[in-house]
Amino acid sequence: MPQNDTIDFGFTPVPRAEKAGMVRQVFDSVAPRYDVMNDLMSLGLHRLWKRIFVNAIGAGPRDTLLDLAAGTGDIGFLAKERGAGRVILADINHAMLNVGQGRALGRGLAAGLDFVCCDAEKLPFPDRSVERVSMAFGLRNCTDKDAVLREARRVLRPGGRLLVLEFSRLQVAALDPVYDAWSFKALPAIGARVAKDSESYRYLAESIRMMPDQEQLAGMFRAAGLENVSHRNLSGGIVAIHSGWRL
Ligand SMILES: C[S@@+](CC[C@H](N)C(=O)[O-])C[C@H]1O[C@@H](n2cnc3c(N)ncnc32)[C@H](O)[C@@H]1O
Repeated sequence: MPQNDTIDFGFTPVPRAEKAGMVRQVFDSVAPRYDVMNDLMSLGLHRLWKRIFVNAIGAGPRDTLLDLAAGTGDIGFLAKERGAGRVILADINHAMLNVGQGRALGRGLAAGLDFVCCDAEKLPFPDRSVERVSMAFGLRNCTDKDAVLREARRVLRPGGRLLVLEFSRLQVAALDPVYDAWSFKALPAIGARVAKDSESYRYLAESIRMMPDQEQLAGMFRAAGLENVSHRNLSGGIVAIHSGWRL
C-alpha cells in the first residue's frame, strides 16, 4: 500500500479512510466512563488545564464560541458559566454528545448551548461566523489535522481566535521514563479495570506520543493562515495551549 494511503492510529499505520471509524469506535466505547476516566488518568489535572484554557479563550457575552471535539461538554460548560454568549458544542460522535446533553441538563445549562454532530475537518458553518474556536484534546484524533486548522480559520471572523489544548512534549527529558510507565502501563490497566476496555486507552496513550510537538503544531497553525501564533506549556509540557488569530 502506498505510504500516502496510511495514517497512524496510535502506533499502528492504518488505511487513511479507516481512521475516523476506528476513532469513533474508541469514543463509543469510552463515552459512558469518559469523565471518571479523565479524573483518574490525569489525577484530576485535566480540570485545572481546562480552567486555564477557558480563561485563555476569553469568550464574552457578545461572542459565539465554537468548541470542536466538544465530547461531553467540559469546555463549553465552563465557557458558558464564565459568561460566553452562544456556545456551539460540535463533535463527530453521538455517544459523547448524548452524555454531554445529559450533563448540561443536570447543570441547568441547556439554554444557550447548541449541540451539533459534525466532522471538524468539514464544518457545516458559514465563513467568518464565530469569534472564537476552541478544541481540547481532539486534534490528535483527527485524520487530517491541517484541514481542521484551515476550517477553524475559515469560520472565524476577522479578529477571531483559535485555541487548541492538546497533549504535547515534556520539557524535562529526565521525566520521560515515569511518563512512559504511566502512559503505557498504568493507563491501559486503569482502562481495563474501570472502563473494561484497555485497548481504547492504549490507543489514547499512543496517540499522545504521535501528536506533533509544540513547534510543529505552531508551524501547522501558520501554514493554515493563522497569525500571531503562540503557545504556552502547562505542567512542564504534558499539555500545551496553542493560539492563533485570523486577522
Ligand atoms: C478526548 S475527547 C475530548 C473531549 C473534550 N473536548 C474534553 O476535553 O473533555 C476527543 C473528542 O474528539 C472527538 N473527535 C474525534 N475526531 C473528530 C472529528 N474529526 N471531528 C469532531 N470531533 C472529533 C471524539 O468524538 C471525542 O469526543
